Amino acid sequence: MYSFIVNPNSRSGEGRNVWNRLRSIMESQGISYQYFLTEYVGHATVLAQRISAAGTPEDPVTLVTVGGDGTIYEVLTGIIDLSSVVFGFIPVGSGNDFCRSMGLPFDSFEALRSILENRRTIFMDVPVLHLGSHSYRFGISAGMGYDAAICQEVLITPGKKFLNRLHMGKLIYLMVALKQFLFLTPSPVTITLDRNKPQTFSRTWFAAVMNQKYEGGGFKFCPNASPEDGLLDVIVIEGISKLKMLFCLPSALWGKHTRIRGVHILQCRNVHITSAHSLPVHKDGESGGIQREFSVTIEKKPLKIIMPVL
Ligand SMILES: Nc1ncnc2c1ncn2[C@@H]1O[C@H](COP(=O)(O)OP(=O)(O)OP(=O)(O)O)[C@@H](O)[C@H]1O
Repeated sequence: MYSFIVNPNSRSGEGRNVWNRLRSIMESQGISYQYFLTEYVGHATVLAQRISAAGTPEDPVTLVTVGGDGTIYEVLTGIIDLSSVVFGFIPVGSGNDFCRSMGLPFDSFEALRSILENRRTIFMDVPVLHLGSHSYRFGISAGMGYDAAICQEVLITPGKKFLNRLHMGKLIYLMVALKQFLFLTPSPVTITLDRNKPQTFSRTWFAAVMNQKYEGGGFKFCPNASPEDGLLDVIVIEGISKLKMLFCLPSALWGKHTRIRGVHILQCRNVHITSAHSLPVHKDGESGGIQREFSVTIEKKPLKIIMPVL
């Protein structure tokens, strides 16, 4: 039996249409499944909690998320015991960094096929973002500064819905990225890796903790990140002029930014990040508010993920 958590609101309502087509495929094949549509922000966490309670390490539940990257962190956060779940993902979002990094199909129907075949699985590290008194698991990345400022503004920009309908969702990210670029002031940020000596970076554009290679809808910020290595990759971009950033960011689409002075890529098992000023924070592209600090650890148990056949 498959349990689906579906965000009908993903890609500005396209999630519902995609789900209806996926359902008819499963009905025609006599697949046994149950599904739950998310009704509000945070609902996927509640649903994942309820569904995962039925699994055990010996007899795990197959929990499939249908939505965008932002639904992943909600579902991961709700799972009670990671070893009681086998996780599948069917993309309907606009960013697709989870699929891009993990090598999962971008096409929803192909993704369903590989989940139903269930012929290959891997174990993925699951990082935990500690923000004030709250903890959130995430699948892709959590960041502070420029990347989070873009995510937060896109979430409240009315144009996103309209452009998503025209399959031009990325345009809104580009417009907001340019606006934030003009107005953002880099801030001093202090990073402590594995409880070692803190390092301070003076004029930091952003610091992101990555479980995957890509964030921001295709930026290969940490080309060597692997969700299977038990490590977090941390990228810090600091001390770079606006003019240099104009070259740095596009080069990150191909992972070529790593040679630029001011781009630092670090690895660790846990990290604490503090900023001199309050800055926007994101978790898998969703808002984590305006914060001065956060830390990230990795869950002891990894999560089994259904992958396509090689
Ligand atoms: N019924 C709903 N109404 C409004 N928002 C919802 C609903 N269900 C889920 N959400 C919220 O939608 C947000 C974004 O969803 P998601 O990331 O899946 O789609 P997306 O933004 O279209 O994709 P991407 O992040 O890849 O661009 C999540 O924070 C989630 O809490």
